[in-house]
Amino acid sequence: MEDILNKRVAERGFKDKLTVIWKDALKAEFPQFDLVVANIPYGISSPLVAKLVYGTNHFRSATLLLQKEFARRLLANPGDSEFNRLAVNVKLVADVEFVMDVSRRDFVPCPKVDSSVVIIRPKADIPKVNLDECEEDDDERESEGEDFYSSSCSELEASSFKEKIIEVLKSGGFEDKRPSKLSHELLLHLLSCFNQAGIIFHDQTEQKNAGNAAFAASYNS
Ligand SMILES: C[S@@+](CC[C@H](N)C(=O)[O-])C[C@H]1O[C@@H](n2cnc3c(N)ncnc32)[C@H](O)[C@@H]1O
Repeated sequence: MEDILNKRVAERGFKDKLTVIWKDALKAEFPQFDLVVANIPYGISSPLVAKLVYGTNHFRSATLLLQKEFARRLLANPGDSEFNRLAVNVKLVADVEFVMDVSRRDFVPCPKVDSSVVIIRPKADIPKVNLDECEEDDDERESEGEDFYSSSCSELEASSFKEKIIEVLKSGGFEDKRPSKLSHELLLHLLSCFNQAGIIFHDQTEQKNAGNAAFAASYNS
């Protein structure tokens, strides 16, 4: 791949303009960049998109070929069956535009899944929230959540935290609302209600590693 790329660029007289960085895209520190055009491995879609949109680079756009189902989740709106935390977190800081579907039959050899091209453009105005509270990999949290919750707090602490959560939901008028149907504005309002009640959704991993008593969120009573 690298050889072919170098050859093509050299043939067109742009050899001096290309630098190939041969590193794990999830671990490498990206240099300053303006545009991303990538056919990424679908297995790292979630952490890579999170790295792009929550990273420090102020890029213009990322045109990505993604697994079709993943692209649908990024494009989903409140109330859609695909709408989930990933869509909320990405759309909070970026606009996602659908470009086209690409059939699995367009590849040789034919993969098991269909694909879609989307363009992700970071928003100029980011809501004034602590973004650490939004940035978290879906799969990581889903797989860790249960163990973490049960291993790091007593039943009494868990029950008092649950009561606090219910109190915040009731006072904000969110008791009967389903998260998957909430707009960004309402989700941000809910986040600010939690924050005002002293519930901050961050540092989960650090607290876990430090062995502190903590919940899915930290709560200062
Ligand atoms: C879907 S293929 C695309 C290949 C090529 N860009 C193209 O369009 O034909 C994804 C490529 O990413 C590479 N890859 C897998 N995991 C990676 C990672 N963590 N960081 C960077 N590249 C990775 C794979 O080896 C594979 O070559």
